[in-house]
Amino acid sequence: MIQLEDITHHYGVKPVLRGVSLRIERGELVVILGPNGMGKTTLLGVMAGVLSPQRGSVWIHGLRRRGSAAEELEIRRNSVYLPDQPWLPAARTGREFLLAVGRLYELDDGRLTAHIEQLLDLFDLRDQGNSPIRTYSAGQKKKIAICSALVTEAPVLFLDEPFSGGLDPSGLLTVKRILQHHARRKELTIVLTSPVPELVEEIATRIIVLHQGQILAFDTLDGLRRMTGRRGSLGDVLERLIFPDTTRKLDAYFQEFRR
Ligand SMILES: Nc1ncnc2c1ncn2[C@@H]1O[C@H](COP(=O)(O)OP(=O)(O)OP(=O)(O)O)[C@@H](O)[C@H]1O
Repeated sequence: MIQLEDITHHYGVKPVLRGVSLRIERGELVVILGPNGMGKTTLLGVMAGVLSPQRGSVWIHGLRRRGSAAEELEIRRNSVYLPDQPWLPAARTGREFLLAVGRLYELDDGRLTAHIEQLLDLFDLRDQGNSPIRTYSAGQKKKIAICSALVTEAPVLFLDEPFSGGLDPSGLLTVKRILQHHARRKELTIVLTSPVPELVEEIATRIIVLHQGQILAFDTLDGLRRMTGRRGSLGDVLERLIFPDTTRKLDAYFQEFRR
């Protein structure tokens, strides 16, 4: 279980999260949605322990983030954080990188090597696997980064925009299916961010909608439909919740610049 209590985070004097409390159960796949700049990455970073909030506390499976050195180490052993654009070792090959990450998580070498081959195959990186990462395309870099999170077998995943960064349709589908598989079997607890509802509505067990530093809603898609009175896609529901002005602004634009 992941629990946030009264989290407030500022950059300088600018408040980004204001008194956020929430609870994510084991085995959930929760998506943080919201417009650009609303604090999705910040909220994920606080959960993942890469940002220290000015107020409040974060608990992961009963351990308090930064509660003590031992608690923090235990949390780190059992979770992985993948930033949107992670640092990658440019001079190392994909295989070397995945092996190094897996060893950090103290996985058995035989199991690790077999898993690496499966992941490289799934993401069409088998041929590329022995080349230095600096030779990879943007989409291939995104894929190897996602493989590096999956190879850890950590029970808690924090993924910032795993569907961005030029993934091709096969890559998008692979990431979706892998995450969905884990969510269905309730093996992993996954929290991810995305600005694009269409990509995540199929896989999210619950959705956090952030707006102006606070949680506007945290529910299943059906729950959000009930809340807004809309029956359509997550995109329709979100339009009602956080983009009510978009249609009006578009109408005004077309009215003004009609040809
Ligand atoms: N290091 C920083 N210093 C100052 N302000 C920051 C910093 N990082 C983020 N911000 C500000 O905090 C707010 C929230 O940023 P954040 O990256 O969490 O939003 P987001 O919802 O993930 O956005 P996007 O969808 O564009 O990735 C933004 O207004 C941003 O300008």
